[in-house]
Amino acid sequence: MLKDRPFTFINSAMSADGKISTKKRKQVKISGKTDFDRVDGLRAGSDAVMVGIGTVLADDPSLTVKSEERRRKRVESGLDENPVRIVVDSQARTPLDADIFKKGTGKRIIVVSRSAPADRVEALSKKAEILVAGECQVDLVEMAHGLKNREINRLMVEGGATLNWGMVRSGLVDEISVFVGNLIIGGKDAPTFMDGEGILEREEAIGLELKKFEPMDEGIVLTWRVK
Ligand SMILES: NC(=O)C1=CN([C@@H]2O[C@H](COP(=O)(O)OP(=O)(O)OC[C@H]3O[C@@H](n4cnc5c(N)ncnc54)[C@H](O)[C@@H]3O)[C@@H](O)[C@H]2O)C=CC1
Ligand SMILES: Nc1nc(O)c(N)c(N[C@@H]2O[C@H](COP(=O)(O)O)[C@@H](O)[C@H]2O)n1
Repeated sequence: MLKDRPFTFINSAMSADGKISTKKRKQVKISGKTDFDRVDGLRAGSDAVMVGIGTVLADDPSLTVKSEERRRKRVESGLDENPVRIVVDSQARTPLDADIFKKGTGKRIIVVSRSAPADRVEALSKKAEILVAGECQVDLVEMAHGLKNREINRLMVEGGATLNWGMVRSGLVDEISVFVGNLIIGGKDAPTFMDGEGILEREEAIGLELKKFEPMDEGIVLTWRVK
């Protein structure tokens, strides 16, 4: 249930076999042109876009809005060109030269735990706001309250596999959209849409309600409401 936290949705792109990158965690182009544009629209319509540190270290995404027209419209509405860019990073490992710092304008937030090395937190605090939540690992519920207090009302989560799971398992996700592409990646060690601990029994599964299916490029976008 939506309480003192942002409306939160996950968007991802996966292969037909549910993988989101290769077994070496190498980024794979799964979406086609139309889907990348859809994703850009979702970013532009969000207050913040969030990824896990695993995604920053693997892909070094900028998480910027790519369309000049959409950036202009945001500015005309009194917003920054880009949504707030957030990294969930328990031990403050985000590189100081990461693309989220180098590219685009707008606010950044690094979410760390109380056990993050003080020197790393100090260095990152010169580039981003630091939000502290949790002891050894970021407490996602505490984080969500902290984001709501910062007027983040609509949060887009862009992976990766571990953060996606953590967010849904913590009951923090309202909607999921996933582009399923026309390829098979394979490999038991390749990240899937949701990794993390998983469940042992059917009763523990997270229930979904299918809201929309939309053929796109050479694949399909599925949109689910999290029950
Ligand atoms: N195809 C797609 O749409 C996307 C694919 N990816 C792929 O996903 C892979 C990265 O995924 P992962 O390695 O799983 O990393 P991740 O991006 O999910 O980050 C996971 C890390 O976040 C940190 N974290 C802190 N507190 C946490 C909490 N409470 N719950 C969960 N995580 C917490 C931990 O250090 C954890 O290892 C890369 O290979 C990347 O290419 C990433 C984004 C989108
Ligand atoms: N939506 C989507 N489709 C794909 O095919 C992808 N490979 C990804 N990957 C993720 O997109 C992010 C890149 O962002 P920037 O272009 O650098 O702003 C990053 O998180 C990738 O893992 N996404």
